[in-house]
Amino acid sequence: MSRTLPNIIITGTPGVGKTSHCELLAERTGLKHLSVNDVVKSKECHEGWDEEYQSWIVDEDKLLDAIEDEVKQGGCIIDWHACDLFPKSWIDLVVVLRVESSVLYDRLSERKYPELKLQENLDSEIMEVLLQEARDSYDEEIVVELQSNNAEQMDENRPRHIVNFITGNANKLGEVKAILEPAIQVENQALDLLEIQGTLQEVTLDKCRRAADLVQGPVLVEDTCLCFNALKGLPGPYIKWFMKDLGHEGLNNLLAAYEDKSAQAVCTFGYSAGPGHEPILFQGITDGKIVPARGPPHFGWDAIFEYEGQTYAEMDKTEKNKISHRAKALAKLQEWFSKEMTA
Ligand SMILES: O=c1nc[nH]c2c1ncn2[C@H]1C[C@H](O)[C@@H](COP(=O)(O)OP(=O)(O)OP(=O)(O)O)O1
Ligand SMILES: [Mg+2]
Repeated sequence: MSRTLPNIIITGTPGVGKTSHCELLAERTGLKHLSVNDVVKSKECHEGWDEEYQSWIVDEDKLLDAIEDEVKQGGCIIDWHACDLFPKSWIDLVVVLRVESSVLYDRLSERKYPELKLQENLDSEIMEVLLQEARDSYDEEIVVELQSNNAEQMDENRPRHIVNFITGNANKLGEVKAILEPAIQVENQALDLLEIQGTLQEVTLDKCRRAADLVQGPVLVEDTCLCFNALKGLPGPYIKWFMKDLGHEGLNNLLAAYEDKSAQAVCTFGYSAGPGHEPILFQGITDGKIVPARGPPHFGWDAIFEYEGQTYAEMDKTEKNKISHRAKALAKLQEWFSKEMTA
């Protein structure tokens, strides 16, 4: 039987944080946490209780029989302080958690480990016994060593998406990072992408395909439009050139003959999994109106786009990032990514 979901072993000396990592990973990925400890107890895969070590003497054959069907279906996160007993063909990734000995000493003392057991586990961690066992039993490409001394390191180890946001606009990049991180890590390549003429969708679709071909990998791109309702949506995707040539005042003058100053800020993100993968679009729209410039002129047309009494430029960054066209589009993107993660 071939599995469609991976099996992952989270291993390491007792006290390194296997169970916390497994629970976090299970929650974030939808894979199931298979606690070998629980199986040993509930299915009696042991030859009794060792008084000196205060632990079950595991019958490995019984244990493998007990979990075989479940593991062969895939999607298991195996939580156990040994890894060499599982057949190579069952396993796709082996994570060995590591801690410094002083941290391990404190954790095991707190668990009231008997002195002998505590000392043996400390030695085992110092001698990298589990890491060696993992490297001896599995191909080196699937063995990963992660540090697990504190909450920050645990957080570093969490599963997450990374996107490569292709943009030459530092302000955009700043906003995208502020909104997506730390849930999604944002990398950046500043490439100058040719932009075609067309509808908002067409511009982003083409930009996204082009970017994926250029970097030969997964990419995120974005195109921003500013659409004046009185002008039936213009300048739209051509706002950049209007901004450059006319400036804030010129853009206001465009609407001088019209009563209707309303405008839509439209942000369209395109994500492609790589060359040949059709981009997926995420669009966000914020309604506002065009006003004479107020606030710092640092980012494009922020100073002339008013939303509920304030221009984007007058708002705190965090405030803009709650209601902006970009934030709305990114909320859709995040929802899609979190579904992907658990699919
Ligand atoms: O939230 C915004 N607030 C104010 N102005 C903004 C905003 N977002 C984009 N803008 C400006 C930048 C550019 O003048 C035009 C969009 O053109 P657009 O092609 O999407 O941006 P770009 O060429 O600077 O960067 P990219 O390398 O991602 O194509 O509107
Ligand atoms: Mg551009």
